[in-house]
Amino acid sequence: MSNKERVDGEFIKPIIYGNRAYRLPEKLPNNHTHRWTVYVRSYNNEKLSNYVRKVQFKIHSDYKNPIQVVENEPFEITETGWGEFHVQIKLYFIDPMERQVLCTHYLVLHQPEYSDENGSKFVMKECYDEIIFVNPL
Ligand SMILES: O=C(Nc1ccc(C(=O)N2CC(c3nccs3)C2)s1)[C@@H]1CCCN1
Repeated sequence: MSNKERVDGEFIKPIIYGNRAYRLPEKLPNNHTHRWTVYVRSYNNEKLSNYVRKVQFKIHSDYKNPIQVVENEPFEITETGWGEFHVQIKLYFIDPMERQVLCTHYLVLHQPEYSDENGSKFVMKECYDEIIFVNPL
């Protein structure tokens, strides 16, 4: 149990969660056409791991490891696939009194499309949200 004193007040932690996807140069033998990364990160420069203990990603049950837990930054998972589906992202906090936060993200592979600094095309979809801590540690 933490011996830290709690701080009175409300503290807002802005986060971003979403995915990036890249079309594979060639379809894989298992018909996978894209490589994608699903992630959750801080909206500002604060380290998410200052208050997040681990993140659980739940992807489609067809995957060999449909539930993946990440305990260190970056809080992300990367897989290959051929389609779009809902991903469940559950944040667990260092403060044992804090309940988990559940985010749901619809994985995108086809749009909206962007170009990176090398001119490579990728697809990205992100969502902004805020975690509000009341009288945190
Ligand atoms: O696409 C969709 N659902 C999908 C579920 C799983 C997908 C996928 O990409 N993969 C499963 C994984 C494996 N392949 C081989 C062994 S496990 C690669 S796609 C729906 C259908 C209509 C709209 N979206």
